[in-house]
Amino acid sequence: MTTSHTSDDNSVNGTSGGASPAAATDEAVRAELSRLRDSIDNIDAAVVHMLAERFKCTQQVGHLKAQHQLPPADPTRESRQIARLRELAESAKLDPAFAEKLLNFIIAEVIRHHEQIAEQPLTSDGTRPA
Ligand SMILES: C=C(O[C@@H]1C=C(C(=O)O)C=C[C@H]1O)C(=O)O
Repeated sequence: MTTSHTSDDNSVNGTSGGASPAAATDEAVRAELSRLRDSIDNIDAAVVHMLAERFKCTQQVGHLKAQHQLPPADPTRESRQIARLRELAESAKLDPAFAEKLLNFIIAEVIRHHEQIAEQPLTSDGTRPA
């Protein structure tokens, strides 16, 4: 869809006096955009909080693995997670390829953390620094 604003149409920058139908439309568009962006900001905040919680769990897994000499990555577990996430994405009408890429991106970061944890020397009580 295209909108045709002529060069003397000042409705977008709010200098038309506010009474014209175009100004009313612009105001409605601005309000809708603002409402949607508020929701996007809330969702982004939720994503950040969920990711932070996930990384808290994976850090604990990293310490457990290092303590018991288990490898940082577990490709069998990853395959199951990817299959599950792809199914969830399909039912949620989210592109499964995107869901897979996102999970792989997150897992790669987790594995990097696990490698770092395993490289840290043990402290006197047999643990590694957080
Ligand atoms: C967290 C783990 O370590 C790695 C990271 C995973 C993840 O982020 O979900 C999954 C498998 C492992 O490659 C685990 O083994 O559970």
